[in-house]
Amino acid sequence: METYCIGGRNFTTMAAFSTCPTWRRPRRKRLRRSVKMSCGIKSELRCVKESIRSVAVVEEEEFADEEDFVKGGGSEMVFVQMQRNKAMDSQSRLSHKLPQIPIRDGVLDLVVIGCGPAGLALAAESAKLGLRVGLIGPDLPFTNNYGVWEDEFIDLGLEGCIEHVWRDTIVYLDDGDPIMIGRAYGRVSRHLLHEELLKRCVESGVSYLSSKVEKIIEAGDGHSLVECENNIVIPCRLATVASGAASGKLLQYEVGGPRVSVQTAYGVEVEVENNPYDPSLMVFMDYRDYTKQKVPSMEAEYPTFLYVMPMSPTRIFFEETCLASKDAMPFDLLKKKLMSRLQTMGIRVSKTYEEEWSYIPVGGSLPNTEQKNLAFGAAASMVHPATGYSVVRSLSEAPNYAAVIANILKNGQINGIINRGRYTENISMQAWKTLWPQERKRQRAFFLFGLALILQLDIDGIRTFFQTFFRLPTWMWQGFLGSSLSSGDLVLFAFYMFIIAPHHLRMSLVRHLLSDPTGATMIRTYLTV
Ligand SMILES: CC(C)=CCC/C(C)=C/C=C/C(C)=C/C=C/C(C)=C/C=C/C=C(C)/C=C/C=C(C)/C=C/C=C(\C)CCC=C(C)C
Repeated sequence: METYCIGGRNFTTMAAFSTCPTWRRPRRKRLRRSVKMSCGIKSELRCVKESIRSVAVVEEEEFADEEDFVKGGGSEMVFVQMQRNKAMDSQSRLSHKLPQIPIRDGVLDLVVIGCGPAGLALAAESAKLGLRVGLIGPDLPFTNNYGVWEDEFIDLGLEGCIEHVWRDTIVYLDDGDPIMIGRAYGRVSRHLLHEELLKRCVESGVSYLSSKVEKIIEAGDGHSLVECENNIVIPCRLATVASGAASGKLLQYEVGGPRVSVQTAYGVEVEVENNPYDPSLMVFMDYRDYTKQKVPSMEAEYPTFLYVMPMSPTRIFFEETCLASKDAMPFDLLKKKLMSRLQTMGIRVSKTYEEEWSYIPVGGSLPNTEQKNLAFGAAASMVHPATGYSVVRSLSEAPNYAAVIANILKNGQINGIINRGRYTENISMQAWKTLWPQERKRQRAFFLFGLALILQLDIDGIRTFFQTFFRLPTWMWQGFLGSSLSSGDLVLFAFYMFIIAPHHLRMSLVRHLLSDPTGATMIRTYLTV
């Protein structure tokens, strides 16, 4: 069976399509309509629309909402990923392993909306602390093969979910010597990760409802009512939205934040002849010029790199990736670029195993931290703006976030404040502050400033930029990618980069700081206590 998926790289799959001919027409039509609804971001979605034409078949209705697919609330987030030929059979159904949320049987402590890694991890950690937790979302398999630094996954106790490890990682920027990163990289098995997180949910007693959430409303008694399709209403003391970046309908985002940019990628796992890459090395970025033509073309507008995971000497996963662009790079262009790159390199594809298209919003606004409903994962803007990575951050922050939620609920703050009739404080504030303390906001302001800088660079600028970036002390660039540098460290990082950068990059850094609005925002955020 062929399966296509559209959903979030950052943990929430929103729709699945299979080769059941009966559903072909209606769903396809609905998809097209949903794309049309995003009038404000039409051009960004042209490429998605094109790809949707190639989606042959549809099985179920799984979108939280059609509009969610194309546009998410205040931050205008769009989140699409499509997969082809991916085997999903080895993943358990949530509904087969988890007990159903008891309907009309009291109030749950916490409802987690979204069944990607972030949602499952948070639900399991919260239930482990004794909360009555319900998980709601479509019962779909994970579709992404996440790439992670091995040490980060070992720290999470999830090394058993890594299916392939490369002892070292390499970066090619130009025809000069490549940069050896000196860090092992792993490919996470989507199946093993799904099974592990599901097992944690089973062991901690999470209950589950396979449904889509329409809205969350406040009941007068301080509880929230999670309204699902078919008029099912689940009362809870707190609701957390973890359904990916397109969760805008269920959440409010800060108004006037930075515009969302996009990371796009087209990937294939293939059997090849003439593989030039060393199978013991993971290629994090290959920015080498494969055409050597200086003819202006549309491709030149989008500096892209090749991300390569050699699974064996002949079975390789190639992904042509546009790190960030203001408008999405059309998927057909990405595909064309990948195919022509492989051809120029003399790589002959003899068999295609899997194909994926990914569209990841980066940057954008933070959630409004005054709201009672909480968020987690991509819905809470936890995607690293300058890299598009987020799975490690979500998985590592889940235990602490769960502990704060448990504290709020166990201290009875919600009911306490409301019962005494003085609803003066946002009871979720403590949880929001855990996720987005001022220190994190400063770091994010720096990343957004970095993202804006990358967006301005052409291919030569990008090469010089990363040449400098990877010459920083290891703890600095690793910390930058892993979001573990404090805001103070980031200032040091910026100065260090400035010192080792060639003259013209130094000038651009200073110019960017003085003239780009993200520079002023960053300085303001740094000065806010
Ligand atoms: C899985 C799926 C679904 C998909 C996939 C896709 C892909 C493949 C992806 C990939 C990705 C990647 C590889 C990424 C990477 C990234 C990176 C490396 C990044 C980095 C970045 C960096 C940055 C941003 C940096 C920044 C810097 C800065 C900002 C600096 C500054 C400085 C200054 C301002 C100076 C000043 C001084 C005076 C004034 C004296």
